[in-house]
Amino acid sequence: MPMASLLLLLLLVLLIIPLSVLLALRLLVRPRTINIPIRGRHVFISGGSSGIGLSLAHQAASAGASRVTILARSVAKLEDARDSIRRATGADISAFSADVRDFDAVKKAVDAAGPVDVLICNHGVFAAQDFETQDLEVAKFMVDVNLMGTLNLIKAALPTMRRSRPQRGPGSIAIMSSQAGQVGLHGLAAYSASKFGLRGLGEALQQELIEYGIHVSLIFPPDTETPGLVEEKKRRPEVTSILVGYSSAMQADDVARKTLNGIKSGTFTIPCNLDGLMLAIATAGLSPQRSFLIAFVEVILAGLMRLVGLCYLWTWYNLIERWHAKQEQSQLKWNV
Ligand SMILES: NC(=O)C1=CN([C@@H]2O[C@H](COP(=O)(O)OP(=O)(O)OC[C@H]3O[C@@H](n4cnc5c(N)ncnc54)[C@H](OP(=O)(O)O)[C@@H]3O)[C@@H](O)[C@H]2O)C=CC1
Ligand SMILES: CCCCCCCCCCCCCCCC(=O)[C@@H](N)CO
Repeated sequence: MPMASLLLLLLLVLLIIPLSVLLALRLLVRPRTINIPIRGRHVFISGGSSGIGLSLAHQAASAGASRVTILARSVAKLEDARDSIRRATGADISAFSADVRDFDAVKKAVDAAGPVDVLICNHGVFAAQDFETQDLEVAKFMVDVNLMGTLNLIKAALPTMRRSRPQRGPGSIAIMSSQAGQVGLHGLAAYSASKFGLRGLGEALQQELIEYGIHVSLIFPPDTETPGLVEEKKRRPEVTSILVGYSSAMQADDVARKTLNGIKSGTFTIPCNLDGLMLAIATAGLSPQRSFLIAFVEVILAGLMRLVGLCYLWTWYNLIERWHAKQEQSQLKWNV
């Protein structure tokens, strides 16, 4: 066969295979794409008095949400947040003080706030320390707030969210995870446990709620400049900061923007930076993917991302080995 025909055949094969995969994915991806507006909707944000949650409340108000409700424990922080949002956007928001670990208090606040269209379970606490040293009460606190608190909030809001559909249009339950909810790192054991659980919750909930027009999103930020991070960094082990530093840190406003854009398109996995996109492809698993184009990228890059992940692990375990050796050396010097 002449070279020209061989090249043509090769070109056809190289074109036909990807195109046929693309077409198959166009038909295959479930659930289908959806548009969830923020304008004219009731957006309920837990942890909305600080950091990422406060940015979310500002942006939801600026986007024309008919109601923005924030929930947190500290009344003073809630009042400051409400004033800052009113000054910036003119929007009057509702604020409720409740601890997400207390289902009855959360239920009372959610019922008082009225039917929710977009629920953003953003609250969270984090303390980095190697698990053996970490006080078990601190570990339990993170699981109680980050995981159980999210179950409480969704349990409280879900009945009214479901009953008020479809007349109120598509609903969204967005859960603030972390890149530490996609990969476990030295010093983040209990925190990762509290965030990994949110993925199983989200995947199962999406299957249970799709028929009611309620769409689930999980957001996976890297280190984000917030008051919570300032506090965490005061005591975070050096090795944890080095590992976490492999994903570029972000501003709260940028994470909030990524979050709201992902919610509006019903995206299940919302990565926040390029490292997060690679992490999302490497950990895609059986999470829903509504975009056939992103599904195509996931299919094509799955193997490569696993290789990149193995390179990260090679680097991290060498780093951890060197870090322990350095610790032992400085301990020896100290003892001498
Ligand atoms: N900052 C970061 O580096 C990253 C953060 N995340 C996640 O983003 C979310 C927000 O974090 P960030 O903005 O940094 O945190 P902040 O500490 O700045 O804000 C946390 C918010 O949650 C509220 N909150 C904490 N505990 C409870 C509780 N028991 N009941 C009700 N509300 C509570 C706080 O209010 P109050 O204390 O008054 O209750 C506050 O409004 C968390 O889920 C966190 O895990 C994910 C990746 C990176
Ligand atoms: C396959 C390729 C992978 C590429 C990227 C891998 C980078 C992973 C870094 C993980 C960073 C974890 C940030 C946690 C932030 C957080 O939640 C804390 N502030 C709370 O302690």
